[in-house]
Amino acid sequence: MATWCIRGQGIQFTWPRQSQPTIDIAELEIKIGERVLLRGPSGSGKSTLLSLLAGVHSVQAGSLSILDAELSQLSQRKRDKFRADHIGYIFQQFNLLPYLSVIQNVLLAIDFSKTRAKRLADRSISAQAESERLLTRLGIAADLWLKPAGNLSVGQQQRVAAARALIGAPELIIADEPTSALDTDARDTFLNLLNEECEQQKITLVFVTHDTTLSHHFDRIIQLADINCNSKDIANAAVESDLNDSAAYNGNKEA
Ligand SMILES: Nc1ncnc2c1ncn2[C@@H]1O[C@H](COP(=O)(O)OP(=O)(O)OP(=O)(O)O)[C@@H](O)[C@H]1O
Repeated sequence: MATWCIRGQGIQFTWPRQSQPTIDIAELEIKIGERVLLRGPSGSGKSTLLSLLAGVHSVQAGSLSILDAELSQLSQRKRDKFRADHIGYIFQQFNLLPYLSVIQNVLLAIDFSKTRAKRLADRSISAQAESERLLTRLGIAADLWLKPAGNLSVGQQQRVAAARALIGAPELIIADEPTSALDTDARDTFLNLLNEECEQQKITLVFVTHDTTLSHHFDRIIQLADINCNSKDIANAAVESDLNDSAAYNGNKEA
């Protein structure tokens, strides 16, 4: 049986009009079922790396395989299908369709993937029942299920996005700052539930947050600067550019 959920070697990715790669990682290995916290300063490339892991963008050099599928060898259409079948992605901006109901948003993940629908059918669970179970577990009360998702608070929408990511037990969950709108207690509850679901279904979790109080929820912390050759330079450049902007701003104010 395969041990690795994610295996990358010599991964490089450069955004257009950048002089150096945003991502330049010699080796990245994450085991099946491992729960990993990815950390690094603003601008160091965390979201970019997640977009490569999710197959939203493709590596420009090196190899990156998820569950033994080499993503760089798949067309964009096949990467999209692979993501729908095997990856639950919780974005910073959660990407719910605001005019669809809460429950319809969760069911979308099943509508887009026969593989995820089959996983539920194999366990004789209806998609509707599983949506309701996950929403309840994540603290979204039944009186909200038929409301348009856009009517919910940001913190509630983040939890709906988590239910959508989890339904049909994809092998990998990728989460980019999914708790930013939750208070400290709600973050811990959210992480406990996410971890329980991941453990029961043997889901691998790669999670980005700036919140240092959440570290104990994870098996391993990866500091992006430790593995990404350019992280430090990029983050420093971002800070310097902020300082220059603010110096220019103060200069203008004083002029
Ligand atoms: N869509 C894009 N087009 C061009 N360059 C981009 C794009 N997205 C990110 N970058 C570049 O990549 C660098 C890393 O950005 P990224 O969003 O991956 O960092 P991050 O570590 O996730 O930051 P944060 O913690 O602030 O979300 C940025 O400094 C930016 O220059």
